[in-house]
Amino acid sequence: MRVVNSEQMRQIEERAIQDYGIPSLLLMENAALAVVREIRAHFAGMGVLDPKGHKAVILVGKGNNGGDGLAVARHLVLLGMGVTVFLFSPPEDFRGDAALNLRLYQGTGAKFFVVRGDRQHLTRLALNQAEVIVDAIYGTGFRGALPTFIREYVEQVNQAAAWVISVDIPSGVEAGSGNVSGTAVRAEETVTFGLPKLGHYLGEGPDFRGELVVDPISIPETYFESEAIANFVLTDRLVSSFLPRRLRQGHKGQHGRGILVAGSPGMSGAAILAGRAALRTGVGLLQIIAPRQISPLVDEGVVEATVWAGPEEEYLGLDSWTRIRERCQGAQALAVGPGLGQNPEFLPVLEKVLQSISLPLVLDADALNLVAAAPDILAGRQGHGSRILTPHPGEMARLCRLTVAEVQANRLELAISKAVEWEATVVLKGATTVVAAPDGRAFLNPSGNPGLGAGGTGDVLTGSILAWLAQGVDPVEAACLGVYIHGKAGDLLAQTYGFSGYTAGEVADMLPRARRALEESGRGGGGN
Ligand SMILES: NC(=O)C1=CN([C@@H]2O[C@H](COP(=O)(O)OP(=O)(O)OC[C@H]3O[C@@H](n4cnc5c(N)ncnc54)[C@H](O)[C@@H]3O)[C@@H](O)[C@H]2O)[C@@H](O)CC1
Ligand SMILES: [K+]
Repeated sequence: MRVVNSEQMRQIEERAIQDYGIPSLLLMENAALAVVREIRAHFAGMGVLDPKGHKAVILVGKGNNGGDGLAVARHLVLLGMGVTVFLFSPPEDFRGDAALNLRLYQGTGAKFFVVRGDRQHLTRLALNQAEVIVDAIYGTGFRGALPTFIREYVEQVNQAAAWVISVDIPSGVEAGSGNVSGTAVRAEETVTFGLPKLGHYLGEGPDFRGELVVDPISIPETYFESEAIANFVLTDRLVSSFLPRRLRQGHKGQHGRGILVAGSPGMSGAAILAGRAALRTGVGLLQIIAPRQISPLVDEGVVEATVWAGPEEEYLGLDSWTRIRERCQGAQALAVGPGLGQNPEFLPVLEKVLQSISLPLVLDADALNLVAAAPDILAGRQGHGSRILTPHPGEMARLCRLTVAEVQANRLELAISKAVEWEATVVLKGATTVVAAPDGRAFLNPSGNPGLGAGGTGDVLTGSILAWLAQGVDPVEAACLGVYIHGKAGDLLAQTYGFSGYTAGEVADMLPRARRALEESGRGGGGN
């Protein structure tokens, strides 16, 4: 599914209004009805089929987000609920569809209160009595920080016991970036319209939005398919379309041969985890090249793989080039980096790999740290295969000569610009991993949880991407498959363990189940 900023969403709405001829007031009504449906579903989930008499507070700003809120308020009044509306601007400031919805709301005979800084005790009482709070203060038109008196109010909302539902985006979250200055409404659920916004996935947005529901508000799907929108969010439907088909009579030679160059003393585990993940992702044959000292350990740790002891004792260096080149003959993909250590003598080998091996290549961990010392080697273009770089923010910072804070403040744009510059797929890891393609597209990954923030999970990801490449998947799609299924495996583990305490090895072992769930969801047409 595509994901947009405020301006892109506004253009889609404008086209729907102009070309399709749907009146903006109808879009607002549909938006409100989607929110009402979710509120009813929430009550139904608690066994309340008729919400009559139950209490709701609606927080209304003067823009169109507030207009949506007023339409919600009207419908809740018509359902017989006890509705209290707070306006954050005086009624005369409302314009257009929002002003019309204010009149329609007033037409029900229900009342509103204008919030001012000095009457907080009244609003606090209502907030404490509410079962549902509808947040329609700001939507996609919001930038910067909440005004002080609204911020104080929002802090009370966040302390109230009520179930909070945000209209389009939690007030205080910027739709284009997910930035939150100070605070924002913390919602249990957000109903967004048309397409999801970047701020639902980036920055602090995911911490505030709760569950995200996307409603098309009756805009036809073709309006969402604009080629000009190059950012996507990974969904079951999209990612399952990237899965390679397996022939019933397929044999190991047809399921790809992957080469993994990894490990050093004290870090044999990185090679083992990446190897295990490659096997759990279905690679037909796996060969691991590791330094001599640890190769018996790796051999034992990944019994299904063939392990080739590198010529060097502890850290792979210059002499390993011949072995790598040899092994790459007849292989379909190569991954270099997990637990490799940073022997400067390996840098010329990396350079040769980049210049003269034409297999799809994953560079991770210490391979990236070595490249960071000489980023120019990424520029050499002759005869290379497609490349995937999988930096975490620290590695990205070193590669780009930035601070980690600078990387984190600008994850999406940075990943895209570097993917274009390096002509490589960049997988910038973190909460909401970004997969950026050399053609400028980007894919945001919503799967996964904080439990994945533990040693070894990056090695698992590298092994998994290697295996998808070896099975012939296009590099950008291989990166998306790797990232999405890796996150899903973490989510399956979180069902048992919560958000900590499961290990990278368990993530690797959970990969097939996560993939199978994806296949089933893809077949059922579920997800979107
Ligand atoms: N355009 C359309 O056709 C539709 C829009 N819809 C709703 O309209 C919303 C967008 O409406 P608007 O563009 O009116 O924007 P908002 O309703 O988000 O409000 C923007 C208002 O807040 C002000 N503002 C922005 N940042 C501020 C800050 N830091 N401090 C104080 N004031 C600030 C702006 O100057 C503007 O007056 C969407 O989020 C959605 O809820 C829906 O009704 C569906 C249809
Ligand atoms: K909102």
